[in-house]
Amino acid sequence: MQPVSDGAWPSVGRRASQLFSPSHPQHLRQFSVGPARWGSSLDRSTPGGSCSGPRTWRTCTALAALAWSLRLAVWKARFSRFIHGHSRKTLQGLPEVPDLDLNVLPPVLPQRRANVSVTKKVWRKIVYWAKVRDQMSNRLSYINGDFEPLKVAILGGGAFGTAMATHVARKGHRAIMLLRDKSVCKFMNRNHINPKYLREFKLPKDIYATTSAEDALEECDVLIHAVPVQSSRKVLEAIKDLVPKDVPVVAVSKGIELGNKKLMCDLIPEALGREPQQGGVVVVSGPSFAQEIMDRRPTSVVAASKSPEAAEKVSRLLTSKYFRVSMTDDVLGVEVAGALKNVLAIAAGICEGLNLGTNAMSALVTQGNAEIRWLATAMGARPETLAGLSGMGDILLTCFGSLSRNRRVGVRLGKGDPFEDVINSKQGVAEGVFTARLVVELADEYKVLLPVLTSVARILCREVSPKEAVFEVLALPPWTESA
Ligand SMILES: NC(=O)c1ccc[n+]([C@@H]2O[C@H](COP(=O)([O-])OP(=O)(O)OC[C@H]3O[C@@H](n4cnc5c(N)ncnc54)[C@H](O)[C@@H]3O)[C@@H](O)[C@H]2O)c1
Ligand SMILES: O=P(O)(O)OC[C@H](O)CO
Repeated sequence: MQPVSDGAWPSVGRRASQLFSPSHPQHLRQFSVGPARWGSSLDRSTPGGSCSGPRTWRTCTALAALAWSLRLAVWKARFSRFIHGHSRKTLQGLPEVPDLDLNVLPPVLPQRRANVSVTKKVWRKIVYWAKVRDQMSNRLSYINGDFEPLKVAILGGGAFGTAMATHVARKGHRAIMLLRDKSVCKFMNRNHINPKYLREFKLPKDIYATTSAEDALEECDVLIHAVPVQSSRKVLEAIKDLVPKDVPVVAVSKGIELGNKKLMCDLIPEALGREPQQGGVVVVSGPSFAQEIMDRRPTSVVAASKSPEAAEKVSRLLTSKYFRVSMTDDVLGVEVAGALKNVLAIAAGICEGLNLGTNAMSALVTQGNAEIRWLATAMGARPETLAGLSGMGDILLTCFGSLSRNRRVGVRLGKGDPFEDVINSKQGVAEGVFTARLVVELADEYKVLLPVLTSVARILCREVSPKEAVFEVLALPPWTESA
């Protein structure tokens, strides 16, 4: 190996080989910048400040390397302290994020520290976003009971009216249920149980039931309308002079009025004699079985209104630890989705009753979902609304959830129960039975082809049996996925 000559800068390769060549320590001291600088500390341990001889050189190199690694370790620790301190400062005041139990992750995931820190980091971002969002909207204050109690009147003493009354009363508001039957009111006020619906649940003592519209509506802050769609106009017209003009009306009924094909957002202002634009209607929809609300199971809905103030008021009223309320202004999309999913739930029930299997059920719900989207968007709904809680969310709930009354109607039809018995069943309203007829008219009006939803209407009109309808739909040519 050639020694490096004084004054000439060696190539990296050569210099490296010389660095580790014990036979040329002098050359190394001359050319390598590193050891000369490390010398300050090394010199103290080497008498005379120089390393001479191959063994001494090896010791020098080892000590120098040790010193470097110590220095690197210190820098690494400082850097890590800086990063952690910084992120702690950014997330100051946030609740501590619990460590994830890696054992619950799929075994294919390597249990490496790097993964843990990424999950922690990403979750912290979510927590940070949530905190900023909560502060902006002041949401936590109305979850934690920091609000003025409101007087909330509820129309309709069925399953959903009872669930809504219970929910707002649990939050600390005054809930007044306006019912038709004096004996039911008496029973409810005395025993805190609705004798007709959801009898297994004890109601909060703050719920008061009355047949007096004056008592219920006088100075109420919010009116919740939970009467089946086909009875809604009559009920609202009867009380229109008693409903304060600026009070938001929460519509939870899901359907379309027979005859003039009105949605609740149009029907309510008309029946109350309000201007359509200042109707103050907030449509609350989404996957929400009354029974599960009573059970305090987590529920997410969407509040749709053209009035942001009304939507905000209703969102504050209903939001709780286990009840989430999103907001949108696509009232039409939310209403059409909520009404049409009831028809699809009947189809899903028929599929179940005929025992067609999970393959068929999944294909049916997929097709029905597309048909709802086609019609709703043709009517002016936004596609993203159909993918949201009032669309896909409620379709999943009612097509697969055994608590759905629309689905139960379908199951019984599929099983071959006598038609009249099924339709006249007193097990709560199945809005889809009425909406099915209107869907066909709407499909005709908006020029969309809806094979599954039309078949439900044909079964309900007794044009075909459930089995015939299934084979008719299966015989249709396949439709393109992109449509
Ligand atoms: N039950 C649920 O899980 C649920 C969930 C979300 C939305 N909804 C919707 O809420 C609406 C009501 O459903 P529900 O489950 O409470 O129905 P329900 O069958 O349990 O009760 C209907 C109530 O309306 C009352 N009613 C009917 N006609 C009336 C009239 N002419 N005057 C006064 N009251 C009348 C009945 O007495 C009964 O109290 C429906 O449109 C439904 O789609 C229900
Ligand atoms: O019982 P159903 O079929 O009326 O469905 C109830 C609600 O619409 C669920 O969100």
